[in-house]
Amino acid sequence: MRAKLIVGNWKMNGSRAANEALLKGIVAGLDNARAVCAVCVPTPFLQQCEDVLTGTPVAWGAQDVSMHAFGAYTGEVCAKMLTEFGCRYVIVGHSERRAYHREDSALVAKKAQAVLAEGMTPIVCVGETLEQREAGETAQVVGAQLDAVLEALDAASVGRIVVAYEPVWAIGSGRNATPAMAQEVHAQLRAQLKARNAEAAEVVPILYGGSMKPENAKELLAQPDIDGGLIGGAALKAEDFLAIIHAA
Ligand SMILES: O=C[C@H](O)COP(=O)(O)O
Repeated sequence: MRAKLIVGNWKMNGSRAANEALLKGIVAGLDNARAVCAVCVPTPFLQQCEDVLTGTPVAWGAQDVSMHAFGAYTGEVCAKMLTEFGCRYVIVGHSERRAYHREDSALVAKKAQAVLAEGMTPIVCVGETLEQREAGETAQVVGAQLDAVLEALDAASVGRIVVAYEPVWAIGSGRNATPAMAQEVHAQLRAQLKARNAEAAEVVPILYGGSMKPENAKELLAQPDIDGGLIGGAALKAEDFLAIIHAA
Protein backbone atom coordinates (compact mmCIF):
# COMPACT_ATOMS: atom_id res chain seq x y z
CA MET A 1 0.00 0.00 0.00
CA ARG A 2 1.55 3.30 -1.12
CA ALA A 3 1.14 6.31 1.19
CA LYS A 4 -0.50 9.24 -0.55
CA LEU A 5 1.85 12.12 -1.39
CA ILE A 6 0.56 15.67 -1.80
CA VAL A 7 3.06 18.20 -3.16
CA GLY A 8 2.41 21.90 -3.60
CA ASN A 9 4.16 23.55 -6.53
CA TRP A 10 4.15 27.24 -5.76
CA LYS A 11 5.56 28.10 -9.21
CA MET A 12 6.75 31.75 -9.26
CA ASN A 13 4.57 32.91 -6.39
CA GLY A 14 5.16 33.98 -2.81
CA SER A 15 6.80 36.61 -0.64
CA ARG A 16 8.54 36.21 2.69
CA ALA A 17 5.53 37.60 4.57
CA ALA A 18 2.92 35.57 2.69
CA ASN A 19 5.00 32.37 2.89
CA GLU A 20 5.31 32.59 6.64
CA ALA A 21 1.53 32.62 7.04
CA LEU A 22 0.99 29.92 4.42
CA LEU A 23 3.59 27.51 5.81
CA LYS A 24 2.50 27.98 9.39
CA GLY A 25 -1.14 27.60 8.35
CA ILE A 26 -0.37 24.28 6.65
CA VAL A 27 1.53 22.95 9.64
CA ALA A 28 -1.21 24.05 12.03
CA GLY A 29 -3.95 22.38 10.02
CA LEU A 30 -2.29 19.03 9.44
CA ASP A 31 -3.72 17.37 12.55
CA ASN A 32 -3.10 13.70 12.01
CA ALA A 33 -3.21 13.72 8.23
CA ARG A 34 -2.19 10.39 6.78
CA ALA A 35 -0.79 11.79 3.56
CA VAL A 36 2.85 12.73 3.21
CA CYS A 37 3.12 16.35 2.13
CA ALA A 38 5.66 18.77 0.74
CA VAL A 39 5.98 22.18 -0.87
CA CYS A 40 8.23 22.99 -3.83
CA VAL A 41 9.01 26.69 -3.65
CA PRO A 42 11.03 29.28 -5.59
CA THR A 43 14.73 28.92 -4.78
CA PRO A 44 15.05 32.17 -2.76
CA PHE A 45 12.49 30.82 -0.28
CA LEU A 46 14.23 27.53 0.49
CA GLN A 47 15.98 28.95 3.55
CA GLN A 48 12.64 30.13 4.88
CA CYS A 49 11.21 26.64 4.40
CA GLU A 50 14.11 25.15 6.29
CA ASP A 51 13.60 27.66 9.11
CA VAL A 52 9.84 27.18 9.40
CA LEU A 53 9.39 23.52 8.48
CA THR A 54 12.30 21.76 10.16
CA GLY A 55 10.86 19.43 12.78
CA THR A 56 7.38 19.45 11.18
CA PRO A 57 5.89 16.70 8.97
CA VAL A 58 6.02 18.99 5.91
CA ALA A 59 8.97 18.43 3.57
CA TRP A 60 10.15 20.95 0.97
CA GLY A 61 11.95 21.07 -2.30
CA ALA A 62 12.79 22.97 -5.47
CA GLN A 63 11.07 23.36 -8.82
CA ASP A 64 14.06 22.84 -11.10
CA VAL A 65 17.79 22.10 -11.01
CA SER A 66 20.80 22.27 -13.29
CA MET A 67 21.97 19.08 -14.98
CA HIS A 68 25.54 20.20 -14.17
CA ALA A 69 27.38 19.67 -10.92
CA PHE A 70 29.24 23.00 -10.55
CA GLY A 71 30.85 25.57 -12.81
CA ALA A 72 30.32 28.44 -15.20
CA TYR A 73 26.56 28.20 -15.70
CA THR A 74 25.27 31.67 -14.87
CA GLY A 75 21.87 31.66 -13.26
CA GLU A 76 21.77 27.94 -12.60
CA VAL A 77 21.47 26.12 -9.27
CA CYS A 78 22.95 22.64 -8.84
CA ALA A 79 21.60 19.71 -6.86
CA LYS A 80 24.36 19.85 -4.27
CA MET A 81 23.34 23.42 -3.39
CA LEU A 82 19.74 22.32 -2.91
CA THR A 83 20.83 19.70 -0.39
CA GLU A 84 22.35 22.49 1.70
CA PHE A 85 18.84 23.85 2.22
CA GLY A 86 17.37 20.52 3.28
CA CYS A 87 15.46 19.84 0.06
CA ARG A 88 13.92 16.39 -0.20
CA TYR A 89 12.22 16.80 -3.60
CA VAL A 90 13.05 18.49 -6.89
CA ILE A 91 10.53 18.81 -9.71
CA VAL A 92 12.05 18.05 -13.12
CA GLY A 93 10.46 18.35 -16.53
CA HIS A 94 7.44 20.42 -15.55
CA SER A 95 5.54 21.30 -18.71
CA GLU A 96 6.18 25.00 -18.10
CA ARG A 97 9.93 24.29 -18.28
CA ARG A 98 9.47 22.11 -21.34
CA ALA A 99 7.38 24.78 -23.08
CA TYR A 100 9.02 28.06 -22.02
CA HIS A 101 12.61 26.86 -21.67
CA ARG A 102 12.62 24.25 -24.41
CA GLU A 103 13.63 21.44 -22.06
CA ASP A 104 13.48 18.07 -23.79
CA SER A 105 13.22 14.62 -22.26
CA ALA A 106 16.96 13.96 -22.61
CA LEU A 107 17.70 17.02 -20.47
CA VAL A 108 14.97 16.05 -17.99
CA ALA A 109 16.61 12.63 -17.63
CA LYS A 110 19.96 14.25 -16.84
CA LYS A 111 18.33 16.49 -14.25
CA ALA A 112 16.67 13.46 -12.63
CA GLN A 113 20.09 11.76 -12.46
CA ALA A 114 21.63 14.88 -10.88
CA VAL A 115 18.91 14.95 -8.20
CA LEU A 116 19.29 11.24 -7.42
CA ALA A 117 23.07 11.56 -7.24
CA GLU A 118 22.64 13.98 -4.34
CA GLY A 119 20.21 11.74 -2.49
CA MET A 120 17.05 13.70 -3.23
CA THR A 121 13.86 12.58 -4.98
CA PRO A 122 13.09 13.84 -8.48
CA ILE A 123 9.42 14.43 -9.26
CA VAL A 124 9.43 13.62 -12.96
CA CYS A 125 6.60 15.38 -14.80
CA VAL A 126 5.02 14.05 -17.98
CA GLY A 127 1.93 15.14 -19.87
CA GLU A 128 0.36 15.76 -23.23
CA THR A 129 -0.94 18.97 -24.80
CA LEU A 130 -4.57 19.31 -25.84
CA GLU A 131 -3.54 18.99 -29.47
CA GLN A 132 -1.73 15.72 -28.73
CA ARG A 133 -4.70 14.33 -26.77
CA GLU A 134 -7.09 15.19 -29.56
CA ALA A 135 -4.79 13.51 -32.05
CA GLY A 136 -4.87 10.32 -29.94
CA GLU A 137 -1.19 10.66 -29.06
CA THR A 138 -1.41 10.75 -25.25
CA ALA A 139 -0.07 7.24 -24.60
CA GLN A 140 2.83 7.69 -26.99
CA VAL A 141 3.78 11.17 -25.73
CA VAL A 142 3.77 10.43 -22.01
CA GLY A 143 5.28 7.00 -22.66
CA ALA A 144 8.25 8.51 -24.46
CA GLN A 145 8.70 11.19 -21.78
CA LEU A 146 8.86 8.60 -19.00
CA ASP A 147 10.97 6.13 -20.96
CA ALA A 148 13.64 8.78 -21.57
CA VAL A 149 14.12 9.04 -17.81
CA LEU A 150 13.82 5.32 -17.06
CA GLU A 151 16.42 4.46 -19.68
CA ALA A 152 18.88 6.85 -18.03
CA LEU A 153 18.53 5.24 -14.61
CA ASP A 154 19.87 1.97 -13.28
CA ALA A 155 17.06 -0.40 -12.32
CA ALA A 156 17.56 0.17 -8.57
CA SER A 157 17.11 3.93 -8.92
CA VAL A 158 13.68 3.51 -10.50
CA GLY A 159 12.26 2.99 -7.01
CA ARG A 160 13.63 6.35 -5.88
CA ILE A 161 11.65 8.59 -8.19
CA VAL A 162 8.17 10.12 -8.10
CA VAL A 163 6.23 10.47 -11.36
CA ALA A 164 3.66 13.21 -11.95
CA TYR A 165 1.14 13.01 -14.77
CA GLU A 166 0.07 16.53 -15.66
CA PRO A 167 -2.03 16.92 -18.79
CA VAL A 168 -0.92 20.33 -20.06
CA TRP A 169 -4.48 21.32 -20.97
CA ALA A 170 -5.56 20.82 -17.34
CA ILE A 171 -2.88 23.00 -15.75
CA GLY A 172 -4.24 26.22 -14.32
CA SER A 173 -7.25 25.91 -16.59
CA GLY A 174 -9.84 24.81 -14.05
CA ARG A 175 -10.42 21.83 -16.32
CA ASN A 176 -9.15 18.64 -14.68
CA ALA A 177 -8.84 15.24 -16.31
CA THR A 178 -11.70 13.00 -15.21
CA PRO A 179 -10.68 10.33 -12.70
CA ALA A 180 -11.10 7.68 -15.42
CA MET A 181 -8.96 9.58 -17.93
CA ALA A 182 -6.22 10.12 -15.37
CA GLN A 183 -6.36 6.51 -14.14
CA GLU A 184 -5.94 5.22 -17.68
CA VAL A 185 -2.68 7.15 -18.10
CA HIS A 186 -1.47 6.32 -14.59
CA ALA A 187 -2.00 2.61 -15.27
CA GLN A 188 0.08 2.91 -18.41
CA LEU A 189 2.85 4.70 -16.50
CA ARG A 190 2.76 1.99 -13.81
CA ALA A 191 3.13 -0.69 -16.50
CA GLN A 192 6.17 1.12 -17.90
CA LEU A 193 7.73 1.27 -14.45
CA LYS A 194 6.98 -2.44 -14.00
CA ALA A 195 8.70 -3.30 -17.25
CA ARG A 196 11.84 -1.63 -15.91
CA ASN A 197 11.68 -2.86 -12.33
CA ALA A 198 8.59 -4.76 -11.16
CA GLU A 199 9.30 -4.39 -7.46
CA ALA A 200 10.06 -0.68 -7.66
CA ALA A 201 6.91 -0.04 -9.66
CA GLU A 202 4.84 -0.98 -6.62
CA VAL A 203 6.39 1.75 -4.48
CA VAL A 204 6.80 4.63 -6.94
CA PRO A 205 4.13 7.27 -6.28
CA ILE A 206 2.40 8.49 -9.43
CA LEU A 207 0.85 11.89 -8.78
CA TYR A 208 -1.86 13.63 -10.77
CA GLY A 209 -1.55 17.36 -11.44
CA GLY A 210 -3.82 19.75 -13.31
CA SER A 211 -6.56 21.74 -11.56
CA MET A 212 -6.72 19.38 -8.60
CA LYS A 213 -8.71 21.15 -5.92
CA PRO A 214 -10.72 20.35 -2.79
CA GLU A 215 -13.86 19.63 -4.85
CA ASN A 216 -12.33 16.97 -7.11
CA ALA A 217 -9.44 15.62 -5.04
CA LYS A 218 -11.26 12.80 -3.30
CA GLU A 219 -12.51 11.19 -6.49
CA LEU A 220 -9.18 11.51 -8.28
CA LEU A 221 -7.26 10.16 -5.29
CA ALA A 222 -9.59 7.17 -5.03
CA GLN A 223 -8.25 5.74 -8.30
CA PRO A 224 -5.98 2.73 -7.79
CA ASP A 225 -2.95 4.23 -9.54
CA ILE A 226 -3.32 7.86 -8.42
CA ASP A 227 -1.07 8.10 -5.41
CA GLY A 228 -1.28 11.79 -4.75
CA GLY A 229 -1.28 15.20 -6.32
CA LEU A 230 1.04 17.89 -7.64
CA ILE A 231 -0.95 20.97 -6.80
CA GLY A 232 -0.46 24.43 -8.31
CA GLY A 233 -3.07 27.11 -7.64
CA ALA A 234 -4.74 25.32 -4.74
CA ALA A 235 -1.41 25.00 -2.93
CA LEU A 236 -1.25 28.76 -2.45
CA LYS A 237 -4.12 28.80 0.07
CA ALA A 238 -3.56 26.83 3.27
CA GLU A 239 -7.25 25.98 3.53
CA ASP A 240 -7.43 24.48 0.02
CA PHE A 241 -4.11 22.68 0.26
CA LEU A 242 -5.11 21.19 3.61
CA ALA A 243 -8.47 20.09 2.22
CA ILE A 244 -6.64 18.12 -0.48
CA ILE A 245 -4.22 16.66 2.06
CA HIS A 246 -7.14 15.53 4.21
CA ALA A 247 -8.95 14.10 1.19
CA ALA A 248 -5.99 11.80 0.58
O1 LIG B 1 2.66 21.56 -10.84
C1 LIG B 1 1.46 21.79 -10.72
C2 LIG B 1 0.60 21.80 -11.87
O2 LIG B 1 1.14 22.48 -12.94
C3 LIG B 1 -0.85 22.02 -11.61
O3 LIG B 1 -1.19 23.37 -11.52
P1 LIG B 1 -2.70 23.75 -11.17
O4 LIG B 1 -3.07 22.95 -9.95
O5 LIG B 1 -2.67 25.22 -10.91
O6 LIG B 1 -3.53 23.37 -12.35
